[in-house]
Amino acid sequence: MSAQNSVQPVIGVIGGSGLYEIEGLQNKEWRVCETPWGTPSDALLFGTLEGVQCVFLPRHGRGHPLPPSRLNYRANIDALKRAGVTDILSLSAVGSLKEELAPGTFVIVDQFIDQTQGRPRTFFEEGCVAHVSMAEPVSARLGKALADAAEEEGIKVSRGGTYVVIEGPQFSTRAESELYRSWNGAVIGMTNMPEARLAREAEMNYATVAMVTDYDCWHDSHGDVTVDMVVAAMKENTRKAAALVRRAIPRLGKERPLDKAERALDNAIITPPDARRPDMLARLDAVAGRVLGLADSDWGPY
Ligand SMILES: CSC[C@H]1O[C@H](OP(=O)(O)O)[C@H](O)[C@@H]1O
Ligand SMILES: Nc1ncnc2[nH]cnc12
Repeated sequence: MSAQNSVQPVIGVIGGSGLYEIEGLQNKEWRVCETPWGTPSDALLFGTLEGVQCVFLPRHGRGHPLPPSRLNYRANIDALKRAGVTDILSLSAVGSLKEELAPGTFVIVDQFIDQTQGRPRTFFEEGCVAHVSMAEPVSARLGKALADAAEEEGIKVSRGGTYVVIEGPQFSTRAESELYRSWNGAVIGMTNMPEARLAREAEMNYATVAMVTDYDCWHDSHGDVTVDMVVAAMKENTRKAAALVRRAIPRLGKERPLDKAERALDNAIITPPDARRPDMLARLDAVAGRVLGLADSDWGPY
């Protein structure tokens, strides 16, 4: 494999509700970082797992001080990119929109319906406009590795399913929950968009393990979702997620050919070079350094 067409993966893990640290990491070090887009949710935890470089970020910060609408998704993704991450494993608590997806099931999501409002959702603003494909928002390779690892751990897993992303922080009304069910949504949560969009713009592979904690509010014989319900379910889900991640990461850490998502910006930027704003290009140094010819600049691991 030539150096240009292959990559030595660095695995990023974004931990959601109930997941504020990753177990089993060696050579651990929390490092505070800043980005041109602001401050990420927390410091990044660097470490290795069976020799594979990993970077962990607690999505809501340790102690869960940050609500879904106030997360700086751009800073989070930029920080992971700057840290050298190639593949993002997103771990999320979700409600179930289908009878067969009972609490405790892990859904390896393959599509999203984005119902969020007003969250900054792109790195490419005035001065450098880009349009990337979101047709396949999730890496099939990562998804398969996660699903295989889950099955080997004896976790009930569903391969594929659509995650409906609501703005929150309130849970849905019953009418909304029924609407999302009629759209064939599998699970519901508040965080994976614009996270997945931004990962694509930053040319990183992305996959989600959606851990079912409740039946939202549509099910006749299950109570309407509460935080207590989610926290109680996440106690057990956290143990299973840690085992899954420990099994999947060593397999994902081997040198491999570049994926399509890692070339997402080829042919995506429509603003010609002479019309691009220098201040915008400066902010894009990590995210788009490869296509902007900035890859040799001084950005890199913290
Ligand atoms: C505490 S329940 C609602 C909260 O949990 C999920 O977050 P995450 O995806 O980070 O696990 C959901 O999206 C809400 O943000
Ligand atoms: N029912 C639900 N709706 C939105 N986010 C959730 N996170 C966990 N359960 C959820």
